[in-house]
Amino acid sequence: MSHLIVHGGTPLVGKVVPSANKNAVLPVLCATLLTREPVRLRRVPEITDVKKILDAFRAWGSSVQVDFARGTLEVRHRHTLFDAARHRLPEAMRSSVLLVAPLLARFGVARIENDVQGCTLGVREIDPHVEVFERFGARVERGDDALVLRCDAPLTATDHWLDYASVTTTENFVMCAALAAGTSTLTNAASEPHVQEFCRFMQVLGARIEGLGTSRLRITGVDALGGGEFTFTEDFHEVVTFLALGAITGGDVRVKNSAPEQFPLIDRTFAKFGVQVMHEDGWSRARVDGRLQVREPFTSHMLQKVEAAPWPYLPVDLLPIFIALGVRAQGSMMFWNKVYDGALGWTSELSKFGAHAFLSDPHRLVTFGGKPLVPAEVDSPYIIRVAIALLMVAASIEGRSVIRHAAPIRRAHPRFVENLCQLGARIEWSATCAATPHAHG
Ligand SMILES: CC(=O)N[C@H]1[C@@H](OP(=O)(O)OP(=O)(O)OC[C@H]2O[C@@H](n3ccc(=O)[nH]c3=O)[C@H](O)[C@@H]2O)O[C@H](CO)[C@@H](O)[C@@H]1O
Ligand SMILES: C=C(OP(=O)(O)O)C(=O)O
Repeated sequence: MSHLIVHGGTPLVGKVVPSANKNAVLPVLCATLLTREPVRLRRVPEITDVKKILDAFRAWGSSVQVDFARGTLEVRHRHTLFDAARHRLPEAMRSSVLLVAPLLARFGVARIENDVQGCTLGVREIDPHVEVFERFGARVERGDDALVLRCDAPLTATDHWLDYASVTTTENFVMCAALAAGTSTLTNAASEPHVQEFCRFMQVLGARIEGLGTSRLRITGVDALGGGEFTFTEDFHEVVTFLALGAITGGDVRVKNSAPEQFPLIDRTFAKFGVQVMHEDGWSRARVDGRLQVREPFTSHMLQKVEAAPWPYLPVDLLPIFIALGVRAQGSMMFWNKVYDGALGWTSELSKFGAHAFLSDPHRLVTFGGKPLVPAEVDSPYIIRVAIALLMVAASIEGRSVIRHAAPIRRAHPRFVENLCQLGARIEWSATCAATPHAHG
């Protein structure tokens, strides 16, 4: 069931409670390996990346009790054993690399599998990770199917300045430093909302972290981390996605959002397309006056633009969502992905809908929006938010479209299609692209 059949043209209306952020949940899951005490997590999403990590835990002898219907997980790594010659880490997901720090800290050995790429966005380096592990005392061996890292002595504190504010490298640094003897500092640390949420979880376990949310983190190692309980907050990616789906279909969607303080730049980005976002009483809502329209800049001879880069810029993972709005909004918009060199190639698929988008270089795309669009069959790359962006465009067009290979959505968004159907969408998963007699409605 990897294709999405979309009968578009229905305005989405209603309320939706987003799930937790995959990019917060996965580092938290990996960090549970740092303690032998029980950890209880709430609002754990039923997504494929989570299931892969839990399968690995079970294979290593950890106790895992998960109830996805209630969103609860109790995990305990008391009798866990990891053998680098026998055990593999999950593949085709980036967060696999987040298992390395806790495995090194606990067992003195870990692997980085050859395929830890995750979404196919271009180069996704492992060198910054390896540098961090080496700084903490690990040595690296190249194998055929993986790098093997070993540490003969306990990790020792270090100071490090990253080449760039890498999300998962920052999380690996924090996990290494949490139990390393002494005080470690990381400069040019990432500060995305999910990095902050992860650091708050580490504090619940007893980690001593200062500078949370800034680009310099100071971590003082402790002898042992304890157990604890933690409840995940709403995923800002889902908040933005549901608001944008409401706007692009001409509907009215309200989305639960406990952290509107993270949204000023996101709100201003929506406003560039003529979408007003309001936050009230823990809920967010998007309103379009008239039609989607690119707001003209005051600077002459300049295209209106959306720039995405490490936080506190607009997150790159949101760019496809705004590109979908750009295709629909009257006027021209330049999208600038300052992080990835291979994240925009998929935009040629947009022409199948009749959309006009011009890829000026690997980092910049211009949409000439507001053209009449037709339903189409399109192929999604292995990029979660691109499958969603293609679905957004399809949902805004009257008629039957197919998004082939949309399964990556399941890596991050539980009950995604069910949520959309509750808002009035007519969308269903299908194993084939053939016409179905009855679309889910
Ligand atoms: C599991 C997880 O949390 N995944 C997220 C994490 O991946 P991840 O932690 O892999 O992303 P990084 O922050 O390391 O950046 C990804 C790649 O972008 C390039 N790069 C990045 C920044 C920069 O200033 N210069 C540069 O060259 C590098 O090739 C790097 O490998 O952060 C990415 C960037 O927000 C998100 O897309 C991913 O969803
Ligand atoms: C790129 C993403 O995930 P990953 O880093 O796991 O591939 C994403 O969540 O949009």
